[in-house]
Amino acid sequence: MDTATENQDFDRPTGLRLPRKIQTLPPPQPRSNGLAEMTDAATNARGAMGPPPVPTGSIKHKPSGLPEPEAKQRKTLAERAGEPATSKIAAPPSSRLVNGGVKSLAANGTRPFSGSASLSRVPSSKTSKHTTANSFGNSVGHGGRATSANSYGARSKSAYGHNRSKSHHQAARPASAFSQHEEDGEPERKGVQPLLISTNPQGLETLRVSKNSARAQNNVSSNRMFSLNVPPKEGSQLSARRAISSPSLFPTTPTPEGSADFDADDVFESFGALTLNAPNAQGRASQIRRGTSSGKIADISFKSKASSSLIPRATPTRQMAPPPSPVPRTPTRPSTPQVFPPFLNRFTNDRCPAFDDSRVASLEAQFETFKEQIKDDISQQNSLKDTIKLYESRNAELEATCAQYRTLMDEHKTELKDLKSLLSTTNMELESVRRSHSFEVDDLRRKYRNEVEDLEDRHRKDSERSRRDNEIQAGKARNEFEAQIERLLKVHSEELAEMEKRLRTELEEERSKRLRDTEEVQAEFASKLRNAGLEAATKEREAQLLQGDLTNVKAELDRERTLKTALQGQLTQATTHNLTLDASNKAMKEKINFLESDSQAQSSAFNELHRRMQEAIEAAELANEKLRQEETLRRKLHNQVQELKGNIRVMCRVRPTHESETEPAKIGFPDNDTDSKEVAIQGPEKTSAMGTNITQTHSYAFDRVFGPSSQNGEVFEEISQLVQSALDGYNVCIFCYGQTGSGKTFTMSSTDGMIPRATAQIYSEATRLEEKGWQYKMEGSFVEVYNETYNDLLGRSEDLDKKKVEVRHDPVKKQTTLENTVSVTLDGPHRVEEILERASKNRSVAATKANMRSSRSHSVFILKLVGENSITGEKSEGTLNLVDLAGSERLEHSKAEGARLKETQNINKSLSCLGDVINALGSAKEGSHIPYRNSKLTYLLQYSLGGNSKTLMFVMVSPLQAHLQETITSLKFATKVHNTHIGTAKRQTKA
Ligand SMILES: Nc1ncnc2c1ncn2[C@@H]1O[C@H](COP(=O)(O)OP(=O)(O)OP(=O)(O)O)[C@@H](O)[C@H]1O
Repeated sequence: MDTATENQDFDRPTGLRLPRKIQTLPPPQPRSNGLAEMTDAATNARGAMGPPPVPTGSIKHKPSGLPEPEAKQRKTLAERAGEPATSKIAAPPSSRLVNGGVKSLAANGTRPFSGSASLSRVPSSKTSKHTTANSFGNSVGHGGRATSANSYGARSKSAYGHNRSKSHHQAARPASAFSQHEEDGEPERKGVQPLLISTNPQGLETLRVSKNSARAQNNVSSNRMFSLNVPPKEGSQLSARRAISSPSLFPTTPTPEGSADFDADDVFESFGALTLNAPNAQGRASQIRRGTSSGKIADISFKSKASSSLIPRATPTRQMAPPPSPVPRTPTRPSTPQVFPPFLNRFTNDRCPAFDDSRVASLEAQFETFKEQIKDDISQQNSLKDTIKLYESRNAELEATCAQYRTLMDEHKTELKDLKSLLSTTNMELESVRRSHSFEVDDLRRKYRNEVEDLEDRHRKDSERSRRDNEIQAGKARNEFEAQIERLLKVHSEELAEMEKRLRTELEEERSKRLRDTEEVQAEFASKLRNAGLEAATKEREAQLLQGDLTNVKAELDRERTLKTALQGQLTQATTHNLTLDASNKAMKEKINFLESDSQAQSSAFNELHRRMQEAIEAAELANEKLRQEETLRRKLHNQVQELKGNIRVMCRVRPTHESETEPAKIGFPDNDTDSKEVAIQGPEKTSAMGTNITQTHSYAFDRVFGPSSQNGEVFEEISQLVQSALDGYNVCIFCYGQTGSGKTFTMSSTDGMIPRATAQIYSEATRLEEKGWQYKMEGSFVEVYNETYNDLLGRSEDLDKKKVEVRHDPVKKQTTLENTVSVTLDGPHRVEEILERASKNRSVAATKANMRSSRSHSVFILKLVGENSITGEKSEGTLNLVDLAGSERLEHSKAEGARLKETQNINKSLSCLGDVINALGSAKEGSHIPYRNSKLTYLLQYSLGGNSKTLMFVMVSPLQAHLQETITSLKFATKVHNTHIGTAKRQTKA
């Protein structure tokens, strides 16, 4: 097959100027459509699979005008890499390039080029120089390469469509090169003769084939060399088909090296149908090994693979070309036309590459898969089409239905229009009917109104007539009635005048009678006042006498106290002495023990010491006895003092006004600067007999008067001696008397009141007396007298009005005992707080009109003090009664009713009984009757009032003007008590 036949399958662009030789060939046949499609399909398939495995490369021609220094440098590098300066793969003389003659190639693995392959022509006389070009054909020249590129660059560009003149191209090319091509019978191609050997972008190796060696075979004298960059691995199995790639990978213009008398066609001449055969290369092994890393000789051959693929491939005839004859190549070219691989297409000068069968196979397989997929897709498409058809038919049906509905809707619209017009007509008719009706109604109304007016006129006239008749009749009756009333009034006024006259007379009589009475009372009062004055003077004298006595007693007491102190000092001394003696006794005993054994003197000394000790003990006993006597004496004297003070004492306390209380009474304290004993109260305004307003100031004297600023501590100081008397074995009774709200409970039971303070004092005194041999047992009980019944305030609150408390008296022992009551042993002062708390809970408190917090019962705190002196054998039994009396206000004032009235009556009764008892005690002779039994309170306190006891009454005074009358009453009562002289108290002792 000649060249023209080879190229007939490929189109060329019209107007493209072909190389000289090709122009002579018959024009190429247009490519059939089927083939074009197939080619495209194959290209696409390859594109889809990614870059082909065949490495890409480019042939680079060393420019001849390389500067000398660079050429030298390259030479040095090549030598270092183990290459001869002119590395050649020389074909053996027997090897023929022409007609598929075997040409051995040795892979050179010393210089991998990344991403490119180059085919260089190195002048044998010069050092090899590599020029790199990228795979897209942009030539990157080094140094002087640019100068020589002028000759071949024009070719390169024309390969990509630039119109370059042949003359320019030819002018750039050395004439020898053209002549050589012509000699070889190669078809001359226009533009660049790109010669590309595809390589793997990575790890390239340079295969160099000496043009000279190839030429030598054909007796062509040439010192040029091809340089092929291929991957090391691929290089070892290099085959010719790898050295040719697709057109897109033919970007580099082959640049001539050396004399530039060589072009790409020369390479094709040498390699195009080249089959490298290992056996044939054996003879040149030594030469090849020099330029390769592996030393293997690649078998470069074009192999055809029968395939159903439509991808163009090398023509079998060419691939199956007979091996070249071993006849050495003569310098003259053979007459037989040389077989070249066909061009890839008409746009390129690239030869059709030999195809990789395995790749083709894989492509085929993929193609098959692809076909299968397409088949599947087609079947799917068909089914989808069916579905679409189905939907289309359904759509048509729906559209038909829609059209039906539209028609129906149009009909309905028409009907609706008709109905609307009918409705408007009916409405108009209705409106006209309504109007005619309203006219009729108006007529009827007018008619009715006229009738009503007529009727009203008629009625008015009738009523006018009847009213006039009535008025005439009423006038007559009224006149009669008035006359009758006048008569009656006359009679009544007469009666009234008579009655007034009579009453006036009576009133006059009454007034004169009252005046007489008043005068009498005033006279009596004046005489009483005189008597009282006299009495007061007597009392004062008595008091002065008593004061003198008291001073004497006090002096005596002071003396006794001094004596007592001295005795106590002696006692202490004696005790110390005693202790010293004890110590010395011990020492002596030891000494005796020591001395007893052998010394009579020691014995006598011991006796002496013993005697002295006995004496000391006796002295101590004496001192103790004296102390006890002193204590007894103290008690006696203390009692005498109390007796001198009076067995019944009265003290007055005026409470302060609260912030809410605005109208205070006029209360004065004349002797406030000394021991306050007097209180003066301005009485209410009175009209005298002469008709003038007078106010009297009432003065009251008591054992002690406490003003509003006084504190509970101050008050207690005055009564502490009485508490001591209770501890000494006397019955003591302390009352708080006064109207509701005057401060009784505050004085008696508040946290620092008399009860807690008395208990605390008793407890501490009892503790103190313990060292003098006294042991005290203290028992407290708290009872209430309410409505003349006893209640236990320390019992359970639910038993308050149910449990009957009995009071028993022992007339022999003069002792009172309570039954069914809880008594608490006072083993510490803290216990009294519990007692008070429990009692206040249980105590009946109810509101009255006089005071919302009025206490309506008498509460009695009874503290029994039983003492025993273990040394003297003395025993004492005293009782301290602390009594918070119920409010003393008068019945009229409290405005009590019902149950409250009964309570108040009972309270008043018991208080008046108390007054009676005190009065009887003061006035009666010994043994006469004392009305204790008249009330529950006096019965309970029987042995605490009277001769055997000491009594203290606090009269509590409210500072308010509103309570003035009550205050005066209370003070009068207290004065009465204060004036009572009760017989000498007797101590309850048991010898
Ligand atoms: N000396 C005082 N100092 C301060 N406040 C006092 C004094 N005396 C009484 N009060 C207060 O006056 C008010 C009435 O006192 P209290 O309840 O003691 O009167 P009362 O005579 O005991 O009344 P009742 O008979 O109703 O028990 C209380 O709020 C009390 O705190």
